[in-house]
Amino acid sequence: MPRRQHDLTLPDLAGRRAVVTGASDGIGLGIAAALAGAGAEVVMPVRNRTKGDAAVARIREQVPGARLELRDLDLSSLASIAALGETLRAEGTPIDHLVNNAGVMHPPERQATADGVELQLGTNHLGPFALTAQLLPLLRAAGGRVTTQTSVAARRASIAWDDLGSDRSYDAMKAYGQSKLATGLFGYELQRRSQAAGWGVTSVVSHPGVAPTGLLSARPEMGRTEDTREVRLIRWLSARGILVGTVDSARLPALLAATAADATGTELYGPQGVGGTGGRPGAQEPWKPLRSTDDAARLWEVSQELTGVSFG
Ligand SMILES: NC(=O)c1ccc[n+]([C@@H]2O[C@H](COP(=O)([O-])OP(=O)(O)OC[C@H]3O[C@@H](n4cnc5c(N)ncnc54)[C@H](O)[C@@H]3O)[C@@H](O)[C@H]2O)c1
Repeated sequence: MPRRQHDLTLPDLAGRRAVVTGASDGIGLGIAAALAGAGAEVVMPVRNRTKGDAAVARIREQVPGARLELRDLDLSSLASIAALGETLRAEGTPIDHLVNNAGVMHPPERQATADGVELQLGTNHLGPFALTAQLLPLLRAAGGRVTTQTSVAARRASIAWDDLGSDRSYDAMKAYGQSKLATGLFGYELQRRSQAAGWGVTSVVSHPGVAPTGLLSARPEMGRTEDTREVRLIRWLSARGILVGTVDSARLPALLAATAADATGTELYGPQGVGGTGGRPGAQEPWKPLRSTDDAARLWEVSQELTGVSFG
């Protein structure tokens, strides 16, 4: 049976400025291309300029004349995040959309960020947390929207308050689930704090379902010499239109979250098929672990301590 194609018509984004992390690959590349196609100027902060240049060329093939800007960013380094924040604040252009999309998954052995934090917690949660704080004045100036990508892995995850950084014991899957739960909790807490303080910024949470990106592929820097069994299975299912999405469809929930006029910041955008792993994008009630306001408030304080940033 041919796969059912899902698509989205975005509003006209001419005159808007968007920042999309992880835009050199996978889902983020698709998000950046779609926002540029709708007329937005897209800032693409990347770790690797060669990959960034290739991504820009790919987007310009689809969107001739796309307004794209490469910047340097390593989300596993607070110094790199601060440097990007300082540069963009000095330039002063308001930011309408920040899409916190970049992420890493399952280094088989525990790895740490430049700041000594477990890599997945650091890159997937503390990095976007610090980046959002750095860009808050520009987001406030635009009345902008922050979209943060969580994962189906957050659905059954919990926060290990007594071993947040997996210092005592490391389980790659648990640490990933925790990091994606943390970033989702951050997205909802940001919405509550913005509303309470009158920042005028909307924070919306999305998840892409499951799609065969490079997240689980061979990556020497992640200690993986070959594609994992999971990514081979996801590729197989995706090619046959079974259960999971495609790299193309997986970008749609974040795009909907970033642009829907009726988004309130309390819902979870994701694919609405069986198990939430594929299907048409839409909004639903957040999974239970994402609804804990106690965990979200506690994590906010811990994240401020660990990153040294303040939302002012
Ligand atoms: N693919 C899936 O099935 C799936 C499922 C659930 C959630 N997600 C989430 O979707 C998001 C996008 O992932 P993807 O599937 O496109 O994976 P991907 O590996 O194709 O892309 C991840 C991107 O993040 C960037 N990145 C990683 N570490 C970084 C760092 N330290 N600094 C800056 N950029 C960094 C990478 O360079 C890459 O561009 C991630 O947050 C991931 O957790 C993906």
